[in-house]
Amino acid sequence: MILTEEQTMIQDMARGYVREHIAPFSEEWDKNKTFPAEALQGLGELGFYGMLVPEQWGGSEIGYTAAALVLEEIAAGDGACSTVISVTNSVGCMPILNFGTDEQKEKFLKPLASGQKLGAFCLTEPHAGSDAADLKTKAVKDGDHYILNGVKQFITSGKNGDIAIVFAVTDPSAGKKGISAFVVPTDTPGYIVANVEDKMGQNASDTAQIVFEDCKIPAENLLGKEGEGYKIALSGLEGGRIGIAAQAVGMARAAYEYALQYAKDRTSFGKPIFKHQAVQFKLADMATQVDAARNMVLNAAQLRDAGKPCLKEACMAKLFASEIAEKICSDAIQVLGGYGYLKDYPVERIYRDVRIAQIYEGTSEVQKMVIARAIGSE
Ligand SMILES: CC(C)(COP(=O)(O)OP(=O)(O)OC[C@H]1O[C@@H](n2cnc3c(N)ncnc32)[C@H](O)[C@@H]1OP(=O)(O)O)[C@@H](O)C(=O)NCCC(=O)NCCSC(=O)CCS(=O)O
Repeated sequence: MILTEEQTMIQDMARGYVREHIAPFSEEWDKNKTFPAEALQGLGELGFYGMLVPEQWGGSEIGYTAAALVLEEIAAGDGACSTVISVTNSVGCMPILNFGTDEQKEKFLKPLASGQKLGAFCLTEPHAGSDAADLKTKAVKDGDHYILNGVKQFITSGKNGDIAIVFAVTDPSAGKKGISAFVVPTDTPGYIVANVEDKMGQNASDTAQIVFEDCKIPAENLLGKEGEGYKIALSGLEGGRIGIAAQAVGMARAAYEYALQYAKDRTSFGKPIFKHQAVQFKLADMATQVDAARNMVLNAAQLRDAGKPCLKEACMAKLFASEIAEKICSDAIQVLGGYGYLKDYPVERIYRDVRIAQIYEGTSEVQKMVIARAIGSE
C-alpha cells in the first residue's frame, strides 16, 4: 500500500521515538517487570494516546491507517508498550467518543486522548472470556448513583490505568440487553486491584484482576443508555482488533529483522548462514508473511477510515497477523539456533510477547466465529 506523505511522516516520527526511548529498554523492562511510565508519557505527548479522537476532544485524529502504522512501530520496539497504547486508543477512548455525552467527553475523553491519562477496558470476567455476554458483575441503581459489585479478569492497565470502561449487568432478566457500560475512574473507592498477573510475556504492562466492592459511581457515568453495554463493548473491540493485528505485525517484523541480520553475520560451513538455501528460504517466507499480514491490517484500517464496514476484515487481519506472527517469531528463533533460545537475544522475548495476540481482544477461535458469520451471510 502506498502511504500518504502525512502517514509516512507519522510513521517516521514513531520509529524515531521508539528507536531512542523504547527499543533500548525493552529487555530491562521485561526482566524487571517495569511499567515504562516515562516512555509512555512521551508517546502521549506525540499524540499517540488519542489517535482516533478529534482535536476538539484532545486527540490527534490521525485515523486508523496511521494509527496501525504507529502501533506497528511501537510493537517493533516493545510489545507491552504497544498493548497499553492500543487499549487506551481503542477500547479506552472509543466507547466514550461514540457513546458519551459532551460532559463525559470533556471530563474523561479529553484527558485520555491528550495523553494525560491511560484507559482500561473491564469486560472479561474469571468465567466469561469469549462468551462475553455471560457477565456476573452487577450495577444496581441507588438514587443518583450505581453500585458496582463483581470481578474482572485480564485487565490491561487495570493497575496503572486511570479511567476504566466497565461493563456490568443492570437488568439480569434481559440477557445481552441487560448489560450497561460505565466510566469508572480507577481511584474510585471500591475499585480494587486484587492481583497483578505473573505472565509469560509482555511483562512491562500490567494485567490485573479487578474486584468491584460496593464501588459507588455517579449515575451520570453511565455510557449511552442502560442495556447498550454489550453493543458498546463489541463495537469497541472491532477497532481494537485492528490495533492488536498491527502490533502482531510489529513484533513479527522485529523478530524477522533481527534474524535476517543475524543470518548475514553468522557463518557456518565457511559462509554466512544466509547463503544457505535452507535459511534463505525461511527468511524469504518470513518477509512475505510480514508483508501479507501488514497489508491485511492496512486494508481493514483503510476501510474503517473510509467509514465502510470492516468487521470481517478486522477479524481476518487479527486472526492472520497474530497466528503468522507466532510462526515468524518461532522461525526467528530457529535461524538463531541455540542463541535464539537464550534471554540474551531479543527473539526469545518477542516470541513470549507475541503469543498473547492470538488470545486477547478475542481469541483466534472467536475471530473465526465472526468471519464465518460474515461469509455465511454474504
Ligand atoms: C463471540 C461473540 C462474537 C458473540 O457475539 P454475540 O453473538 O453475543 O453478539 P451479537 O448478538 O452479534 O451482537 C450483540 C449486539 O452488538 C451489536 N454489535 C456486534 N458487533 C458490533 C460491532 N462490531 N459494531 C457495532 N455493534 C455491534 C449487534 O448488532 C447487537 O446489537 P443489537 O442487538 O442488534 O442492537 C462476542 O461475544 C465476542 O466477540 N466475544 C469475544 C469477546 C472478547 O473479545 N473479549 C476480549 C475482551 S478484551 C480483553 O481480553 C482484555 C484485554 S484488554 O484489556 O483489552
